[in-house]
Amino acid sequence: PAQGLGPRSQGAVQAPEGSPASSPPSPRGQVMLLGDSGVGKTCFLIQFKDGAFLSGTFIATVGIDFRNKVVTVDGVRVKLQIWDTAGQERFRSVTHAYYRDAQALLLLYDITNKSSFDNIRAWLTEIHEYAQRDVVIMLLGNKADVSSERVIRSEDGETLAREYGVPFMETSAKTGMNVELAFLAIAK
Ligand SMILES: Nc1nc2c(ncn2[C@@H]2O[C@H](COP(=O)(O)OP(=O)(O)OP(=O)(O)O)[C@@H](O)[C@H]2O)c(=O)[nH]1
Repeated sequence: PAQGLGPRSQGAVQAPEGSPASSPPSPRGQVMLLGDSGVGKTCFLIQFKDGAFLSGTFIATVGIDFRNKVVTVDGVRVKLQIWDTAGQERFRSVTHAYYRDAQALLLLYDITNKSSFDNIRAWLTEIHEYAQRDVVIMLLGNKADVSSERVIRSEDGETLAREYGVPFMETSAKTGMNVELAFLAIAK
């Protein structure tokens, strides 16, 4: 299995001897959100962090932004530092610089937008170029709540994910469907 961000990961901080069992230092994990502009990366992060959905005007991320959240995986607290990247092409050189520090990547497309799905191959090529070799990747088909405008079938996502040997799920940053599950899966 791919190496995760959990307690067994490389670089995980072990509790020093004699420290109270109730408050071991948390291992840390850096997670990056990637995918075309507008697929919902910022909304996905806000839903995970605050349990809220930002509807209305779409404000594209400029460069890169991050938020921290502590999750509990198999009883162990893992501090996630989550980097929200700009999907727009003009910020690519900025975001490339952060790839190598990431231990996990959530790669999103929008199930209502075919080009965001078609671009996943190009994203995976970039990932292989700039990220760590053992980086944990998960493919997410976001906006699963908008079934009326769906153009990418769930099976298409599954097939692509299988081709690259990465796990896959459909999500909704609006309803919160599978948002926490995706972060917990990569934090393992
Ligand atoms: N219905 C629905 N709309 C969503 C969902 N996620 C995001 N949106 C909408 O999609 C638009 C783009 O969302 P963002 O989160 O800003 O997209 P982004 O991927 O961060 O875009 P960049 O910052 O340019 O890379 C916004 O209008 C959101 O309200 C979702 O799961 N369902």
